[in-house]
Amino acid sequence: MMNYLSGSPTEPGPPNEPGSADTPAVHAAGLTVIRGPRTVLRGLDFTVPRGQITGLLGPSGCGKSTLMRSVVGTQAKVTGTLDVLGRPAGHPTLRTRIGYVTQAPSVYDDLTVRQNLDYFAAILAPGHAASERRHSDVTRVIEDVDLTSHADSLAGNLSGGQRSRVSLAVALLGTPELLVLDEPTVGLDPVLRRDLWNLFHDITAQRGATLLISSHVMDEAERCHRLLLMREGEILADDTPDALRTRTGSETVEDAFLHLVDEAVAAGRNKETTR
Ligand SMILES: Nc1ncnc2c1ncn2[C@@H]1O[C@H](COP(=O)(O)OP(=O)(O)OP(=O)(O)O)[C@@H](O)[C@H]1O
Repeated sequence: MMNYLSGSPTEPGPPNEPGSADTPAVHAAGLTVIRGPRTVLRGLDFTVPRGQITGLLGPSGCGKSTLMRSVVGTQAKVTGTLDVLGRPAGHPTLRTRIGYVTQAPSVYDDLTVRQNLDYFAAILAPGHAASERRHSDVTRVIEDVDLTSHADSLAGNLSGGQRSRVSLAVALLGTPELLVLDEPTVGLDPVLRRDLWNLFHDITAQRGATLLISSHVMDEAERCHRLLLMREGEILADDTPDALRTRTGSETVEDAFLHLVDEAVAAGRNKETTR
């Protein structure tokens, strides 16, 4: 069903393009973001390694989407250091190297699935010469997200989960080096969730792409190579699921997260009482 094998392996960047395999996909130091009256991200330091799946987990409102928007360069009032694929976040050359899927599916409801993808493929690779490649890319990504049987349905007639998968297919079109996916499995049934996670692993294993995936469902943490656990605009842990469980003596990542929250709350209380 889902098949990412047909995507070409990631090639090293052009000679003058920084950020080949030796730099991390994302490097942040003192990353701070203000939204309205609130400091939403508070001086974060973290690294997202290349060629792996990093899960960004934490409760609703902790700042996951804001962090992702900062990485893809769409967030205002960002201070500190934030380098993505060896360039400052938001650099124009990153546009074709990053795929971003927001929580709100960005598809045209009055076009079919295939027409949506044809449209975005034409923006990425315009011109008659690229038409054959566009056609095979569109067919591949529709298959990747398991929408072949709905390829000729209007996007407006699809379910929420199906529309999300059209958005994901759009992001897969350009075979990006970094894929930033904001809660891609929300509202999907268990079978589709499993299939999508298998697809994510195929993308990293076969193309060496880096995935940064947010979720507030802790069981998805177990499927990631690394985790950034967030709470109230801060990073509680940046580690592998195994190391987190071992360090906290927990059976599951969810228990590890709760342990770290308790620790953070206790540390905050101690700070208050020693003032
Ligand atoms: N446009 C905005 N103006 C002011 N504050 C905002 C704005 N958008 C979000 N926030 C605040 O920033 C904080 C982080 O929001 P963000 O969307 O990054 O969280 P999240 O972890 O992605 O949440 P969810 O899992 O619910 O999507 C929240 O407290 C939210 O209220």
